[in-house]
Amino acid sequence: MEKQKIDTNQMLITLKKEMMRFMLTYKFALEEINTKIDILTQEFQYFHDYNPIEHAKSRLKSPESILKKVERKGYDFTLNSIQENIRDIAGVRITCSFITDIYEIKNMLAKQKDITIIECKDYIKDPKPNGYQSMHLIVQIPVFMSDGEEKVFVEIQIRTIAMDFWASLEHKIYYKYDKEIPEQMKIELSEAAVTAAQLDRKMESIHLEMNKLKELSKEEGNPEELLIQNERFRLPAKFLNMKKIFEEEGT
Ligand SMILES: Nc1nc2c(ncn2[C@@H]2O[C@H](COP(=O)(O)OP(=O)(O)OP(=O)(O)O)[C@@H](O)[C@H]2O)c(=O)[nH]1
Ligand SMILES: Nc1ncnc2c1ncn2[C@@H]1O[C@H](COP(=O)(O)OP(=O)(O)OP(=O)(O)O)[C@@H](O)[C@H]1O
Repeated sequence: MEKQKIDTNQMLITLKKEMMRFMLTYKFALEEINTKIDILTQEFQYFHDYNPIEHAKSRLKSPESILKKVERKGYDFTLNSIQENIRDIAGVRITCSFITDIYEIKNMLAKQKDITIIECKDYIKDPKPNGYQSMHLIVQIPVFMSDGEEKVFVEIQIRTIAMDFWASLEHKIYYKYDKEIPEQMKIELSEAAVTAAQLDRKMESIHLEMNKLKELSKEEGNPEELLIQNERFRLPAKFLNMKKIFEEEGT
């Protein structure tokens, strides 16, 4: 009887250690990816006049959420099966200003030697039926533990501020209505997604014009003067230098 109790205790200690090690690998993988994002952000801040990364948020999936997903998807309740099938235990969400930033960030990550892109879902080119847009990457990254190397999956979601705004609200509504959104609200959400996509395209075109203007100003002189003189740049000029335009127009 006493021996059986010791065996059970031993088993529980081993199980606890395995679970700890399992979750720690994801924590470390997340830290590695966060460091990479932080390096890119700082590098852009110091050496470029524009930073494509607005902000990044990471999360470790909770054990409850992992187990719910395993049950929902009908996977085996073993660590091996969870490791292979649940690929978003470590997740990062990167928010940027423009759609082109999303592809640029994806390319910058793909170029890093220790990152392997396992899967790429482009919900910007092909939005979900409800209107959801984002770029989803499942990457694999090596984590070096004292007893060897582990290849760990991390989910990276990259989206614009407008896409993030839409997704956050949709997520709240989804849970508020217990995953059964009323039909009329679904239609409105889908229309809002189209509006958000239009806003993204509009902001992108303004951004492009601004870049062209910057190039022109390098060749032709004072950027502020160019803004005011050139009709093509009237809109960005208004954003950049309202005061001057008001003065010019005598308002
Ligand atoms: N708000 C919102 N978030 C979404 C939606 N679709 C996907 N996501 C987010 O993206 C994650 C993964 O989505 P997908 O890459 O499409 O994966 P999936 O195969 O549909 O779902 P899983 O297998 O459950 O991860 C989800 O866990 C959410 O965080 C959506 O319609 N609305
Ligand atoms: N890759 C990610 N990066 C950052 N946050 C995320 C990521 N994926 C989900 N989240 C957020 O983490 C929180 C907890 O999500 P949780 O892991 O429970 O479910 P989920 O990943 O959204 O859905 P599912 O379990 O169906 O895959 C939610 O607010 C969700 O929006």
